[in-house]
Amino acid sequence: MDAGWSRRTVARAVEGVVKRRKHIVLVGLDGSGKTTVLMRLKYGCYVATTPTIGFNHEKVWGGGFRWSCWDVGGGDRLRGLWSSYTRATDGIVFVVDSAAPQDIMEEARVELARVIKMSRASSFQLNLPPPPLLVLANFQDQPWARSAQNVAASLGLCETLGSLWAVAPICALTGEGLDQALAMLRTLIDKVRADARKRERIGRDRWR
Ligand SMILES: Nc1nc2c(ncn2[C@@H]2O[C@H](COP(=O)(O)OP(=O)(O)OP(=O)(O)O)[C@@H](O)[C@H]2O)c(=O)[nH]1
Ligand SMILES: [Mg+2]
Repeated sequence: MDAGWSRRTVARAVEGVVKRRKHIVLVGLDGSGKTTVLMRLKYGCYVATTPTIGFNHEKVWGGGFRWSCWDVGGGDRLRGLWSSYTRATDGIVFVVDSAAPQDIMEEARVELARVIKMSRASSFQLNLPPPPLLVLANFQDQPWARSAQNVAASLGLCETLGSLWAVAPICALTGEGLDQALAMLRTLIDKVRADARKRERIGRDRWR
């Protein structure tokens, strides 16, 4: 086989893998702005929403990358469905109303802890690394909105979570911060993959 051709083929295959559309899931309490985020990514403008009964799915661009994006309703009767969407996903996006009262933040903290626990359990079963978590601290247009650091503290996020995570301040009404947030998520997804490959290599070398 011609060495030049084979290098080109390999390069194309690698490019295809790198450019592959990543699968992400938007979860979070009802009214936190998940569908508004999805619509803004899809249409580049504000679209009025109604509460999601079930889910929405769109292929979108954001932060310079392609995404296959699932938005699952956050009403309390729908939260049981979240785990079927977060199973084997590339990234979990938890959307929060940063301007919500403390009791709603506490409810979000409990639901997020459940999402992380279920996701870690299914990743373990599937022998996959746990997907990274991006928290979108939405409603930043509200004067009393919590900062990203404050949202992280309210949700109990800490270094020992066991999954890579980040919090990004956004406003889904205007789209401010969304591109930076998705670029950040892509960095986390790539890091999870790179770490997993490194662990695999170390494991293989140990058995040689
Ligand atoms: N002021 C403000 N309003 C927002 C923002 N994001 C969303 N909203 C509004 O919040 C309301 C709820 O938004 P949705 O996107 O429907 O919320 P959701 O998370 O999809 O809710 P469910 O489908 O019930 O889970 C809508 O009236 C949005 O216009 C924001 O950043 N700022
Ligand atoms: Mg919705």
